[in-house]
Amino acid sequence: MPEPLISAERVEAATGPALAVTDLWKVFGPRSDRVVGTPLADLSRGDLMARTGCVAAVRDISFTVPPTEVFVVMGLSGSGKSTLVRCLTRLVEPTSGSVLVDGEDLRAADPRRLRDLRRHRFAMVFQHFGLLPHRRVLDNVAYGLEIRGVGRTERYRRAGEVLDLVGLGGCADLFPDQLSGGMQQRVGLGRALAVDPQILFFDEPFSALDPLIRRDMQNEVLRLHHEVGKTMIFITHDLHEALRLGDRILIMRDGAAVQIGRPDEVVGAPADDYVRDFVADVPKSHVLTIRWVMRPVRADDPLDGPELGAGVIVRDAVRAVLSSGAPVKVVHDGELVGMVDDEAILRVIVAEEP
Ligand SMILES: Nc1ncnc2c1ncn2[C@@H]1O[C@H](COP(=O)(O)OP(=O)(O)OP(=O)(O)O)[C@@H](O)[C@H]1O
Repeated sequence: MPEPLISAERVEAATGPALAVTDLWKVFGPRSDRVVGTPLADLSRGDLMARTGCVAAVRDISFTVPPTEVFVVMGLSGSGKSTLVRCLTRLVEPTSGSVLVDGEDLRAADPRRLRDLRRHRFAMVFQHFGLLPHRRVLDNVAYGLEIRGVGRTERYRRAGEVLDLVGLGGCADLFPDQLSGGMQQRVGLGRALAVDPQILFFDEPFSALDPLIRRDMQNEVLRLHHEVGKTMIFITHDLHEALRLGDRILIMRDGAAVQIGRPDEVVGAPADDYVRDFVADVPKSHVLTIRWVMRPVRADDPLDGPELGAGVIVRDAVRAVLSSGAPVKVVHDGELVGMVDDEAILRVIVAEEP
C-alpha cells in the first residue's frame, strides 16, 4: 500500500519535543574546543576574536520545539542563524551541547545513522533552490525518494501528489529553467515535502524573491503547514516574515539568543533595547492579542456584553469592541480573564499613526 503523505504513526509517536537543544555552542577557529567552559566564553565576540582568533558563532543556546510548531530563527547577518540551524542537522559539528531529535541524541549518531536521519527525518529548503537543471520538475520532486530507493512508479505517484499540493500540477514535465523563481521555490518545497520528513528546515528560502512573490510563498508555507502539520525550523533576517510565519521566534544577536517567544510576546514585551528597536515599526494591532490590551475586571463591569478569546489579534477585535455598547469580556479556557473597552483598542491604533 502506498505510504500516505503524512504518516499517522509518526504524528502519534511524537509526544515529546520534536527538537530539544541544550547549551549549544559552535566556536570556529584555532583550538576552538578550548573556549567553552573557560572564562574565554564570557568574552564579547570582538574580544574573543582578538584574544584567540576564534568566533563564537553560536553561544549557549537552548530551546525546545514541540511537534508541528513553526519555529523561526531570526537575526541580522552574522548573528549565527545558519550556523545554529546547520548544527541541528550536524552539517556543522557543534562544539558542545546537545541536540535531541524526537528524543534521539544527534551528536551520538554515527555517520550511517546520520545519513539515515538526513534522508528520512529531515528535509531542507534553501535560498538557491538547488534543483537539478537537467531533470524535469517531476524528477526533481521525486529525487529524495529515488535516493531512498523508492521504486519508480511509487515515487512518481507520490511526486505527482506533492506537485498538486504545492500548486504545480501542470508543470511535471517542465525543466527548472522554464519556471519563475517563485515556481522553482515551490519545486524546492515539493521536493522537501515528498519525503515526508519529520522536520523541515528552511534557510532564508525566499530572500532572493521579489516582495510580492515572497508574500505569496509565505502564504504557501502557512497553507502547507496547515495541511501537512510538519515541524518547521525557518531562518530569516526579515522580522515581518518571522512575525507572519512563526508560532515562536528565536532572536539571535552575536551568536546568543536574545529572546524566544511568540510574535505577540516579542512585540508586546521585548527582552531588551535591541529587540525593542527591532520591533519599533511593527504595527502593533497586527500582532498583539487582546490579552495585551485588556484590563482587570471591575466589580461594576456589566457582564452581559460580547466575549472574545484572549488570543484574538487586536486588529480582528476592533469591530467587535467598537460596536459593542459594553466592554468586551476576554475569556481564556472558559474563564473571564479581563475586559477590553474602546479606549484600550484606540490606544493601540492611534499609536500606529505615522
Ligand atoms: N566556517 C566558518 N569559519 C569561521 N567563521 C565562520 C564560519 N561560518 C560562519 N562563521 C562566522 O560565524 C558567524 C555567524 O555566521 P552565520 O553565517 O551563522 O550567521 P548568519 O546569521 O546566518 O548570517 P547570514 O544571514 O549573513 O548568513 C559570523 O561571524 C561568521 O563569519
